[in-house]
Amino acid sequence: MDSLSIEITGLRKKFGHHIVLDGIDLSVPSGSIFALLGPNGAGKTTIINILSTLVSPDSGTVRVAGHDVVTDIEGVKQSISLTGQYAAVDEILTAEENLRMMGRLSGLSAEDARSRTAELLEYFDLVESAHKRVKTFSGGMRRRLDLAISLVVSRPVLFLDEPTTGLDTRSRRVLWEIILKLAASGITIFLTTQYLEEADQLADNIAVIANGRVLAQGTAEELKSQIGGEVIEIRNEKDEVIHEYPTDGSIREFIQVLEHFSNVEAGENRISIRKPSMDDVFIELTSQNKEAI
Ligand SMILES: Nc1ncnc2c1ncn2[C@@H]1O[C@H](COP(=O)(O)OP(=O)(O)OP(=O)(O)O)[C@@H](O)[C@H]1O
Repeated sequence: MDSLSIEITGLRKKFGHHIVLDGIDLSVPSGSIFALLGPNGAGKTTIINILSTLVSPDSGTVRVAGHDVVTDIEGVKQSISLTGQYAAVDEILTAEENLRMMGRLSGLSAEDARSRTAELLEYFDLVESAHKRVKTFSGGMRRRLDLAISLVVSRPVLFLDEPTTGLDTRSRRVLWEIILKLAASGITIFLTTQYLEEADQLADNIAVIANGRVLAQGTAEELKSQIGGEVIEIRNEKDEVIHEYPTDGSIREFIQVLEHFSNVEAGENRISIRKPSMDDVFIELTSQNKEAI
């Protein structure tokens, strides 16, 4: 069996009377990418904060790289890198200056900070922008720099809280490539995301949480097959989806759907069958737990 970099058992946390986590069990094999999904306020950031020792759990066991987050805070801190929702870079400095400063603050010698900076600028495709002030950077460049800064000192577990929120499609894909490359180098990645496609594309394992509990956990394929079936999709002439019907894929159900449309209503609309997407999984799971949203 794979070794586990993250093991969460029976995790509970409340703020005042508000129960945010109500018995969470999750495990993440070393060197894999894990995506945590859930509606706004489901407790994703709270889980990352507990895993990174910023918030303490009320009960349960939480271990990161074998270190307990309550009894071995230093061991956990030595094992993790954290990139938050908001870029933690100094805008007045250049990319290179930011990286070197973080290297020095992390205890590297001047020489080591310089060589690590050069490596990271190369890795994150920031060489050409190395001497530009960060305030002139695009959102995608800033996010790459933020990630680079969190990796100045190489650690086995990386937390990414909504790493691509607000980025355009191209910048998001560049970041996905980097995340996949980091995982291939052996780093365990635990990320939260609002983009279901992101989880689908990147993650080896996905968990959906709501209402303080894990609603489902598995590979993207496992989650999709759990909700079963396929979807009949009707699109208009602008290629917008106007109707969706869950189906078992049989001709009988196909005909039933077609019978809904008269010749006039059918117009230029087109019909197709597709496999369920992560959106379908998310909607299905969270609508069964509506009180969570
Ligand atoms: N320090 C705190 N004190 C009180 N309530 C808190 C605190 N931190 C989080 N909460 C509450 O806990 C709940 C979960 O918050 P959390 O930020 O973990 O959710 P999330 O899933 O990351 O949400 P989002 O997707 O919106 O970022 C929210 O209702 C939030 O208001």
